[in-house]
Amino acid sequence: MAEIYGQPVARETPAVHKFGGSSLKDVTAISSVIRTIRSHVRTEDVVVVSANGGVTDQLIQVFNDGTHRLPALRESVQQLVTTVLDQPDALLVSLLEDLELLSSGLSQTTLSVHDVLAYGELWSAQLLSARLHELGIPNHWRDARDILTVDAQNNPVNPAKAVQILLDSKGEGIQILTGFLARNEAGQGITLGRNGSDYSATLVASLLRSSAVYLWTDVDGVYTADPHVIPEARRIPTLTLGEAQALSELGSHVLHHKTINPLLQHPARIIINTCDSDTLGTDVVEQSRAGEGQVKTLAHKSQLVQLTLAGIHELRTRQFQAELTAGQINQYACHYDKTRQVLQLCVEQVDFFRTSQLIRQAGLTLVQQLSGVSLISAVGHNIRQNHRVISQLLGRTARFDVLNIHYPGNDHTLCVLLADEQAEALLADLHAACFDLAPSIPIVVLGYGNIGQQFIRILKDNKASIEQRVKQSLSLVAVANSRHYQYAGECLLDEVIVPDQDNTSGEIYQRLSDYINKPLVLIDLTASEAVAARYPEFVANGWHLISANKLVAADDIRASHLEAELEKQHRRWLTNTTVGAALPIQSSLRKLIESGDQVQAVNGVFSGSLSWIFGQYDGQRPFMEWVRQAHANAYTEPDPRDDLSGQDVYRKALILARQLGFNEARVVFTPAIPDELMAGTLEQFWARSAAIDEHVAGLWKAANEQGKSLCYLASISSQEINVSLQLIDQQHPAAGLRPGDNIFVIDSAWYAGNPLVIQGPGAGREVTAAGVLNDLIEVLQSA
Ligand SMILES: Nc1ncnc2c1ncn2[C@@H]1O[C@H](COP(=O)(O)OP(=O)(O)O)[C@@H](O)[C@H]1O
Ligand SMILES: N[C@@H](CC(=O)OP(=O)(O)O)C(=O)O
Repeated sequence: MAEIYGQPVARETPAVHKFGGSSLKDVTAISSVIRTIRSHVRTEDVVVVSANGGVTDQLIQVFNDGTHRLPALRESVQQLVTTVLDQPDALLVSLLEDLELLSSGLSQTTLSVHDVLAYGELWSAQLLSARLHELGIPNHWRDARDILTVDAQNNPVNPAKAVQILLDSKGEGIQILTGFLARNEAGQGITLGRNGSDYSATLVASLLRSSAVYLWTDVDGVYTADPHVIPEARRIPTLTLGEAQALSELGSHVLHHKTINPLLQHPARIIINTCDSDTLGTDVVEQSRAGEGQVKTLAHKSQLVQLTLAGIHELRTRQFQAELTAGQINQYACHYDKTRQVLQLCVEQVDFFRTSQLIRQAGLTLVQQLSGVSLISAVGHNIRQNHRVISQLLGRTARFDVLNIHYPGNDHTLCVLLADEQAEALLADLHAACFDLAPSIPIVVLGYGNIGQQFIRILKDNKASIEQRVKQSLSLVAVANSRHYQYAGECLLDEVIVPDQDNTSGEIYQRLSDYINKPLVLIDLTASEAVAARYPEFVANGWHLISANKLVAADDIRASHLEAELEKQHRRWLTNTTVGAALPIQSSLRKLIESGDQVQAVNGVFSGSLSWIFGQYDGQRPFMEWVRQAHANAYTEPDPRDDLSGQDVYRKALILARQLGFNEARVVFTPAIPDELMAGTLEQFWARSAAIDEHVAGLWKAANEQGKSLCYLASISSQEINVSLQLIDQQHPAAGLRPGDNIFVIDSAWYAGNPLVIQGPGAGREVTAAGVLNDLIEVLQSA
């Protein structure tokens, strides 16, 4: 059993779910919250609630303007209670008592602003709790001021006690906790700053060492900008903790100012979503390589006041900022100029009055105040290290009257300060520059094995940079293997990919019938004849093809028919990974031919597995032990005879010969191991190991006596395609090859006597997937 502050907890710790004011604003929203609680919240979890939408604002008006504002507040809360509850009477009675207390407390000025605002969360928690009871869902609500005490920096005081209280109530159903509320060290009730319930949620999560915090709100995730301001904004599937923290520090509503801080020590996933969503929302993860150096989102904060304080020492600066934090006053774009002893910072207009009081109390000199200021910020992992992105962003600001460019102390943010009136125009302009990409033509991946999964991982991890490169947003609509498929009209790269729809009768093709006569890129990462047989149909549908599957590319008749149809349809067929994985063989040959060179011959080692086996074999350890090792390490096909037969090399040789127009060449093809030694079942083949060892040892001995070594070579010229095991001397370019590598030696008119050599790993899922990506980029750029 794990422990937190000496308290035993189950290994799977409670999750925290926070429902914001917007999710609790009316009866419809509350019904969605209840559905979400039923589907996502476990009994041991904690639910943190904000005040029902709009109630905190009304309470602020009551506090500022006086009790004549109370009837309107009573009216709206009563109406909510009566529409939500089947039996509202008990709650209505206690609501009226609270309003009485509020009224008399305000008249006698015995209530602080915190005491007044607290009613919002207290009513909201009681309302949700009562409704859940009506529906038979065990729960109990609690006032967070009885649990959470924080210091002036909002850090928890006596966390062990808080945990004890939280864990002691386990077993009494779901705990519903008022967000936004806590107590200070003097025991007074306080509120945690506007929108502070996000912070309550992460604070509780860090105390309970939760592994997940769900922030349920009115948007299904963090978008590339506030979607209510920029309608074109798109949801971002993942943010790193660093990006989320940078965003929250900018005062974005979607992640409150202090939200991330508690999780820096005890990281937990944060999932931002809306109730009843059919997307996965945004997942804040500790780390991710996705989109490194690219702008992920733009934050926008308006109605700020920029303050300039002069003659202030560095230490005094820190004290003053701590005083602002203790007063729940958020600060933005803070900059201290040591040499001039000037502090510049922005606060929200609503906090200006209290800030100027603190400035006066501290005896500081305010030399300038500028109101109506907006802060527009670009956020993305390490964008500040990407000079191209930074200069692009700065370039876009040239048309605007920028007050300041601000570089916060993290590498993930760049901020621009300018007048409120210009802010939305700059935001829209930056958004267009960073994210306005038309969707690519739909992409379909057939084959979800080793290479398919790796290919999709690369697409996911590098989505932002690929999109910037092709100037389109990637639109992967379907993934399938022979048994299952997954399809989405939207891009699957933003979702978890789990093909689970039945595809045993090729249902995916039915699904894709909507795309007939529309452009689409179909990527065949199978080795399947069933897929190859459909190539003519794919092309007739007007689709581009990318094949790692060699079956059609190596068959001159099928390939020629296909090419004729491709030409008619103006579609592309790229097969670069059928030979040498990501090594640029076919593209180099194409470029040589296109630029007028005459390629006379291509020789070399075209098989990674045979290169590895013959490269390791030294005449000492039996040959079949190397075969077994290669097989165990997945360097060979599941049946190693598919490699040893030389079929794979032969197909690659045919593909290159076709490309070079060597159609009349005679063919000499000898398997690496004679057919008779490989006949029968796989077991019979393994059982014949001794005979195979003896055969290869004999060849090796003969080679060794001549100072040569064994190498399974392919040579292609206009006269002959030769694929066979050969003896090569030490001068041969393949002699020093690293086991596993491929080598392609290209003789041409321009490279006569000093051939062009392309060498490197020619197999493996990483390089093959990277090669497929190259093909995809080429198709997308030309489509
Ligand atoms: N980048 C962004 N992505 C999504 N929403 C954003 C973004 N920036 C600002 N917002 C705003 O945040 C709002 C959600 O925050 P808020 O209203 O405080 O919700 P809650 O009441 O649930 O706490 C959204 O309605 C949206 O207008
Ligand atoms: N009710 C408080 C606290 C809060 O977090 O609200 P919300 O989750 O609706 O942003 C406010 O309005 O400031």
